[in-house]
Amino acid sequence: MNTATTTKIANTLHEIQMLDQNAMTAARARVDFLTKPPGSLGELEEMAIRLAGIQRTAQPTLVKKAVTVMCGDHGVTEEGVSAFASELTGMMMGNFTREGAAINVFSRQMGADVIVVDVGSACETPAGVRNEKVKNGTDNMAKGSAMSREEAMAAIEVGIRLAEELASQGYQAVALGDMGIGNTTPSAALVAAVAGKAVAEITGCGTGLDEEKRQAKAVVIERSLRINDIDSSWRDRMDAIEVLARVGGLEIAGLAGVTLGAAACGMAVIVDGVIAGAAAMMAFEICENVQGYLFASHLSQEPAHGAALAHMSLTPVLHLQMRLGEGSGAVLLYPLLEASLRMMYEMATFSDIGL
Ligand SMILES: O=C(O)c1ccc[n+]([C@@H]2O[C@H](COP(=O)([O-])O)[C@@H](O)[C@H]2O)c1
Ligand SMILES: Cc1cc2nc[nH]c2cc1C
Repeated sequence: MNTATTTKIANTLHEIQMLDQNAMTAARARVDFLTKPPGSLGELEEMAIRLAGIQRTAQPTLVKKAVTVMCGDHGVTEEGVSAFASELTGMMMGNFTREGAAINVFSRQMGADVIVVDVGSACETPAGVRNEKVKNGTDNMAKGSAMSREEAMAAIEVGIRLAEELASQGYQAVALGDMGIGNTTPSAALVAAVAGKAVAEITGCGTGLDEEKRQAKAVVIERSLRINDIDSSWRDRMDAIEVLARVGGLEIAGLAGVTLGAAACGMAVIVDGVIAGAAAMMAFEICENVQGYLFASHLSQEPAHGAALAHMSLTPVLHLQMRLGEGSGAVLLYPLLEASLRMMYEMATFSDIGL
C-alpha cells in the first residue's frame, strides 16, 4: 500500500496538537460565572471555550480573520455534470479580484481578508490571483485518476504553506472557500467513499441541475468510484491521500492542506459548504486531531454536506438554504464567534452584581 507522504505533510501532521484542556477548563469556569443561567447561551458558549482550547489561552481573541478561496477546474465536467461551463471558474476569479463576488461583499462586512488562490484552473491565472497552479484542471475521474498522488500532495502543500503564512501574519482564523465548476461531483464522490453513503442519496443539483441530470451525475460518480477501485473496503488498499488523488480536486486538496496547516499553527478553521466540507473531511481522515479546530458554519442544500459534517461530528449553526460556495456561508460565522468573545469579556459576573 502506498502511504508515502512528503516531509512537509508528515511534519505538519506531527505538529497538530489536541486542544488545550487547561485553557478550556479556565474559559468554561469564566463562562459559567457570567450573569446568565449556565449553558443558556448554548453554542456561543462552546465557541468561546473552543477558541480558548485552539489558541491555548483562557483569553482568546479574534482580531485577524481570513477566507481563502481555492480555485480549480475538473475534467469530469466533460460528462455533463454541471449546469455551467468550466470557463466560469476563470471569470469568477476575475470577479473576485474586482471584489464583485458574494464572498467579497460579505467579507467586507465581516472584516475578513480574502485570499484567492489558483491551485488548478484550466485557464490563465488572472492578475491579482495568487498563482499556485499544480495542474491545468484535473483529469476526468470517470475515465481514470483525477490526479497523481504527487499532484494531490503538491496541492495539499499549497494549502499548508498558505496557512503557515497566515499564522505568521497574525491571523487567528481562516474560512475555507472554493470556486470550481464541477466540484460538487468530486465532493460527493469523496463523501460517499469516506462517510460510506449511497451515491444516489448524496448527489445534489450543484449549481442547478434538473432531476434527470442529477441522476445522470450520480451514475458518473458511481462509475468514477468503480473505475478508481474505491468501494466500501478501500481502507484495506489505500489511504485518504490516494482517494483524494483519484476522485478529488486540486482546490479540494488545497483546502484540506489549509485545514491541516491551520490546525498545526493553532488557527480556527471555518468550514463552508459541501466542497469545504469534503476538504475538511479529508483532512480529518488524514489526521483526526483536526476535529477540534473546525467550526461548521452553515448547512448547504447539497446533501453530501450534512453527511460530511455528521462524519466529523460537527453541527452547522446557520440554516440559510445556501449553495454558493466561495466561503460565503463560512464568513457569516465570524460575527457569532466575535459575539462569543464579547460574552466572555464584556458580560458581568455574578460577583460583579454582588452574588
Ligand atoms: O458550497 C456549496 O455547498 C456549493 C453547492 C453547490 C455549488 N457550489 C459552487 O458551485 C460550483 C460547483 O457546482 P457544480 O454544479 O458545477 O458542481 C462551485 O464553484 C461551488 O463553489 C457550492
Ligand atoms: C455564477 C457562479 C458563481 C459561483 N461562485 C461559486 N460557484 C459559483 C458558480 C456560479 C455558476
